[in-house]
Amino acid sequence: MDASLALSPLLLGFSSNRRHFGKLRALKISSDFSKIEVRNLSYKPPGTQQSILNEINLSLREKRFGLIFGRSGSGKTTLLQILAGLVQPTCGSVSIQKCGIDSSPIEPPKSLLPERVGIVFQFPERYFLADTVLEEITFGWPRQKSDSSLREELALNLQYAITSVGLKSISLDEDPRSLSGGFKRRLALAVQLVQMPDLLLLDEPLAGLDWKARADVVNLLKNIKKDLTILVVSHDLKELAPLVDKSWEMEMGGVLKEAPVPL
Ligand SMILES: Nc1ncnc2c1ncn2[C@@H]1O[C@H](COP(=O)(O)OP(=O)(O)OP(=O)(O)O)[C@@H](O)[C@H]1O
Repeated sequence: MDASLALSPLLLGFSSNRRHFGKLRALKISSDFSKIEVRNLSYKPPGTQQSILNEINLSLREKRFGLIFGRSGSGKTTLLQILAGLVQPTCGSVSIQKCGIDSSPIEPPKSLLPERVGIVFQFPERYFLADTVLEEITFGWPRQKSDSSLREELALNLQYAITSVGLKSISLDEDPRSLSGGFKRRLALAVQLVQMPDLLLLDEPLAGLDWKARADVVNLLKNIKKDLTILVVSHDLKELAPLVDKSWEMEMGGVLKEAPVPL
């Protein structure tokens, strides 16, 4: 089935227990911009003595590509989980701030809502749930009658998501598990793109892929970056470096410092 044919059944509804969706935004052209701001964020898991993250501060402008690198166990994935709203920080804030053309704030910062953040975990294909590509993309869509306008917006974004990740050449009836490694990653990205999140988080997006699929994913991230704000955690610095607008090193002990990508 092709994406345009898929639109009408989508409006009828699908099962909706994966996650909730907030109101979607259309792509906009404006001199105003938003930035994601993380302020003094710390995290100490319940029942432990030591903080994993310590006084993290970062700021990333809309439609920019941020990269966090650092040694294993330094706290990078934990930070992504907090930004996605999956883990509550011990203290600190994550907000979205609207700015004018001179970069000064034009309204008070708002909390970044978890439903406006997309996250693609490491090896996302391990979490595929549906039997077809189309069902995988639409799995968590709301199905209540009252959600019809939201569903309509999601359906309108579907074509964009499928085209952006280069899934147009495959059938939407295909079993996700039968796809190649690179196409599985594309599908995982499409699931998030369809929501047009304010922030897209990617944990090791190139891990486990062969050289061709890695190059393909880098190219499609370059494309997606034109529309979305992306924050990536990765050890694959050389391949991602050309996309990076801002980078930070997570030091052991969960201390984040802005730093150039070491090549
Ligand atoms: N809930 C928890 N309770 C106790 N320790 C935790 C908890 N969650 C994570 N940790 C520990 O915090 C540290 C940071 O883990 P995290 O997975 O965020 O690191 P990372 O930088 O992403 O590592 P990698 O690059 O290997 O993925 C690790 O030592 C981990 O064992």
